[in-house]
Amino acid sequence: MEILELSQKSAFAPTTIPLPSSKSESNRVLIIDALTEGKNEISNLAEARDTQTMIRLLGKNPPVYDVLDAGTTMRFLTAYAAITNQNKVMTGTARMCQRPIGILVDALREIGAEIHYMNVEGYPPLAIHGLAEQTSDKVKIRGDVSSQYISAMLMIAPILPKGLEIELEGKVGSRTYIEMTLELMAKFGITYSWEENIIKVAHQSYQATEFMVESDWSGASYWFSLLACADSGELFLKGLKEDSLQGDSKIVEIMSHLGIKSTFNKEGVLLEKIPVTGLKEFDFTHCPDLAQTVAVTCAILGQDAKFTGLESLRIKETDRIYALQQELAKFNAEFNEVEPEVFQVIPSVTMPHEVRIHTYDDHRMGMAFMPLLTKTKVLMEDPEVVNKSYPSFWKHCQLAGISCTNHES
Ligand SMILES: O=C(O)C1=C[C@@H](OP(=O)(O)O)[C@@H](O)[C@H](O)C1
Ligand SMILES: C=C(OP(=O)(O)O)C(=O)O
Repeated sequence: MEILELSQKSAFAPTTIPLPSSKSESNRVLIIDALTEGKNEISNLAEARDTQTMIRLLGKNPPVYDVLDAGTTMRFLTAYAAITNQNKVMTGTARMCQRPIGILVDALREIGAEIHYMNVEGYPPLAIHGLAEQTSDKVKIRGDVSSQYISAMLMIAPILPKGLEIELEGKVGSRTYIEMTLELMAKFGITYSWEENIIKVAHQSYQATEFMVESDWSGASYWFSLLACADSGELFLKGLKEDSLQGDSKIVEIMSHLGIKSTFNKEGVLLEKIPVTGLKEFDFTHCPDLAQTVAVTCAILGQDAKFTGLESLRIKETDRIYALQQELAKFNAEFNEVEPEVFQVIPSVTMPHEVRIHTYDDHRMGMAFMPLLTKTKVLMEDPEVVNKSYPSFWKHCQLAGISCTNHES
């Protein structure tokens, strides 16, 4: 197995981190582009494997869409293949075939798509046989499993001859991602209404436009964490906007309690250290991808904190709750479920002189535990796991003066 050794470092000279582009924005814009009449001018698409996979599959249009481990690519392309009336097999990694998709398949079947499960009911792989005729213009979708099903349906809604009305049922998680989808659709000329739990999109055409993808706020979060855990330093994160389409820009507010001041200018955001004021409770319902970053930060900083809104973490790239519990324990921190769906970080009191982190095929495990190098030597297993969203992550660590050495073991 490949291991990356990260040597201990806790002071960071001012450095600019170029940051990759957002894979969430990129993957939406690529679907919208494929559905647009006319030619869009899209720039700054993400280097993320999830986005490169989407580009490749849309470009080559093979009979089997193998999305690897990309959730958005799986969900968005499933709806796209149906609306464009294609015969397609949708598949991915073993883990992807354990991530549920039944809610999206039911919604697509409701509007007339023919889709069959090839193995286990409710999970990929799927055989799609297109959508010859729209049989309904209304669907109900529960909102507490994954917002990606809702985003997938929304992006195809304008193309449906009768448009679409979506009734969101129950608690809605990752709401900021649904908002991102609708705001992006609006930038490409689509009008919609969202009142209470009903979103309505009439039949209409996407208008060709120019769009530049913003830098990735989820990827930015690891740099906030690094500086929060460091003794001193300053980092400039390029290409981020204060008024972002991405809900993970919430990291600015979260980190303002964990010792980071953010100052925006037109190029990006400057991070500086300020005293930790501490916050006892964090809710990740609408920013689940930040949970690992903040859990590790609290554990390292000695902040005992409660976390809620983690329900979706068990069905992501890995069971992120289990993975956090296992890896935090390696430096004597804990992540305990103290009440149903309420987790408490018990920070580390003693730090081993080196910690080997297992990454569970989850890019965010690798990136979230990187800031541990402010306290001890870190041995990161399977460092290429970061390629899913941030292939240049370790290169950017080197820019920040972190020494990274590859080993086999
Ligand atoms: O729509 C998106 O781009 C995403 C939505 C979120 O998933 P869920 O809606 O499944 O929480 C998030 O975790 C994922 O990384 C990206
Ligand atoms: C959950 C994630 O991605 P996806 O669901 O698109 O695989 C993620 O990037 O953290």
